[in-house]
Amino acid sequence: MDNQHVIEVQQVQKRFGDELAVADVSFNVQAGEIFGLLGPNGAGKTTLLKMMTTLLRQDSGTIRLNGYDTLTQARAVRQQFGLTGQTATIDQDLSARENLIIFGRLNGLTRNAAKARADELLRDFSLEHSAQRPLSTFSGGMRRRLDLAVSLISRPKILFLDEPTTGLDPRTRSEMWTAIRQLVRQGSTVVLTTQYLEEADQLADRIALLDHGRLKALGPVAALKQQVGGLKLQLALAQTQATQPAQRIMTQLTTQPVQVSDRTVSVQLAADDATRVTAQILERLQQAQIEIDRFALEPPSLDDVFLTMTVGKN
Ligand SMILES: Nc1ncnc2c1ncn2[C@@H]1O[C@H](COP(=O)(O)OP(=O)(O)OP(=O)(O)O)[C@@H](O)[C@H]1O
Repeated sequence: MDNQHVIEVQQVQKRFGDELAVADVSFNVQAGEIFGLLGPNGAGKTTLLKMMTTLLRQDSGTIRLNGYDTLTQARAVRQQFGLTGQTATIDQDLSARENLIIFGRLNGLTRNAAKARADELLRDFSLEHSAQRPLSTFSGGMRRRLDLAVSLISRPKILFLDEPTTGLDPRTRSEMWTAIRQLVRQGSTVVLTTQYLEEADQLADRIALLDHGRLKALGPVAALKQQVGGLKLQLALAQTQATQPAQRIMTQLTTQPVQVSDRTVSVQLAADDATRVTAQILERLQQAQIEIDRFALEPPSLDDVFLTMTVGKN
């Protein structure tokens, strides 16, 4: 095994009846990175995650975690990772601390070691003030932080996070991001599935983009954006009634479709031509006395990557 690769996925395939859920997927995850698994609904993310965590067996191909094979060394593989998902299997009537202690005991810690680990985790996840409250009184965000804490009891080096922030409000989501970044600073490697492109953009060092079971793109977020290429010109107009004449002018000067949303008119421009075309557009809009409130010329977003590279289920 290459020491830098804590996870190796090689030509993995999984079929359900006639449906190829994961088709010939290969990638490596490096030590200490946050790796994002992205794709539209039904792309194969969960299936892949289940195979990586020994919950499902692939039809062909190999997956190794820290060098251990998921098919032939499943027990050893299970000792390498923690897994947290959208649904927790924790006792509602017990306190956060009691829950953590129970999970510590289940993970083979002595009573004292389990208590010490519980207190440590409660502190790390800013839950010490709620430690004695029953879980039934916890907010969604507190539950999610506790789930994450539970998955870290045995100090796994690899952590799988399956949609860790689904359903959380923006503030709690950003608290989770901070907690995840902290884990990586402490030496964990994180594999993350998410529906939120912004989350992947914020957190992931590299991304695997799946669609219909196939790997459509793999690499650092910035490189994928570059692959889509071009720059997006966005103009927020002062008046709504100006959007149609602005759209007409922009359509005459560009090759890509001009999009209108509310008072904003936008169009994708070729990178090497963007400045010249933007200057032309601004000049023509000024001649037509169309007033502009705000203006931006930006590289593609991860949304643009996602929409360009995937089709989704239809
Ligand atoms: N146990 C199963 N039996 C039959 N088909 C399945 C099974 N599990 C998944 N599939 C199919 O495999 C494909 C991939 O599903 P998977 O759940 O891995 O996608 P996903 O990317 O996780 O989607 P989502 O974002 O909706 O969770 C889908 O077409 C799904 O219907």
